[in-house]
Amino acid sequence: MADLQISTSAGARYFASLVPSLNCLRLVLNGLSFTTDEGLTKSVSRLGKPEELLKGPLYYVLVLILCAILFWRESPIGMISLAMMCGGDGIADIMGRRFGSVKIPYNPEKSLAGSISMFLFGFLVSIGMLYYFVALGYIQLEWVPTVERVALVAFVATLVESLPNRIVDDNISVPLASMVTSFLVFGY
Ligand SMILES: C/C(=C\COP(=O)(O)O)CCC[C@H](C)CCC[C@H](C)CCCC(C)C
Ligand SMILES: Nc1ccn([C@@H]2O[C@H](COP(=O)(O)OP(=O)(O)O)[C@@H](O)[C@H]2O)c(=O)n1
Repeated sequence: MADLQISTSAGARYFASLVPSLNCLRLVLNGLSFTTDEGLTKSVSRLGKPEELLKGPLYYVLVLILCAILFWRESPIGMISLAMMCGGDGIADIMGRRFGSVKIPYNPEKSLAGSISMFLFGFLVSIGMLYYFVALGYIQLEWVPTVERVALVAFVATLVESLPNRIVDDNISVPLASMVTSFLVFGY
C-alpha cells in the first residue's frame, strides 16, 4: 500500500483515481435515488434534483478519473485539461454571473467577462500546474514555446465553452477540446 503512494509506482495513478471514483459512485447512487444524500444533491445541483448529479457533476469526476489514469504525471495534457475544466470553466461561471453584462454575440447565455476570465484563469492555472510538475522533475519543458502552446489550448477551450452547450455538456467539451489541442501542440 505504501508503494501505491509513490507517484512513480505502476499502481499510483489508479490509487489516486480512487477519490474521484468513489465520488462517481456517490453521484450515481444518489442520481439514481438508490441512496439519498441531500447535502450532496444541494451542493452540486442547481434545482436540487437528484438526476442532475448524473450530468455535469458525473462528467466532471469521469474526466478526473480519465486524466489521472491516462495522463498521470508524465504528460502535460491531463493537467492542462483539468486546469481548463476545474479552473477555467469554474471561474467563467462565477465571473460571468457576476460581471457578465456584455453578452457574446453568438450566445447570449454567455458573456465576455465569463470567457475572458476562463481564458486568463485557465491559462494561469495550467502554467502553475506545469511549473509545479517541472519543478518536481516530472516533465521537462521549454517555457517560451510552452506558454505559447498553453495560450492556444486556453483559447480553443474558451472558444468551445462559449458555444451554446445544448448538445454537449461543457464538462465534456472543454476537457476534450483541451486534450485534443494539447496533444496537437505538445505531441504527448
Ligand atoms: C459541481 C461539480 C460539477 C458541476 O459542474 P457544472 O455542471 O456546474 O459545470 C463538481 C462535482 C464534484 C464532485 C461531486 C466531487 C469531486 C471530487 C474530486 C476528487 C475533487 C477534486 C477536484 C479538484 C478541483 C481537482
Ligand atoms: N463564458 C461564460 C460561462 C458562464 N457564464 C455564466 O455562468 C452561467 C453558467 O454557465 P454554464 O451554463 O456554462 O454552467 P457550467 O455548467 O459551466 O457551470 C451562465 O448562465 C452565465 O450566466 C458566462 O456568463 N460566461
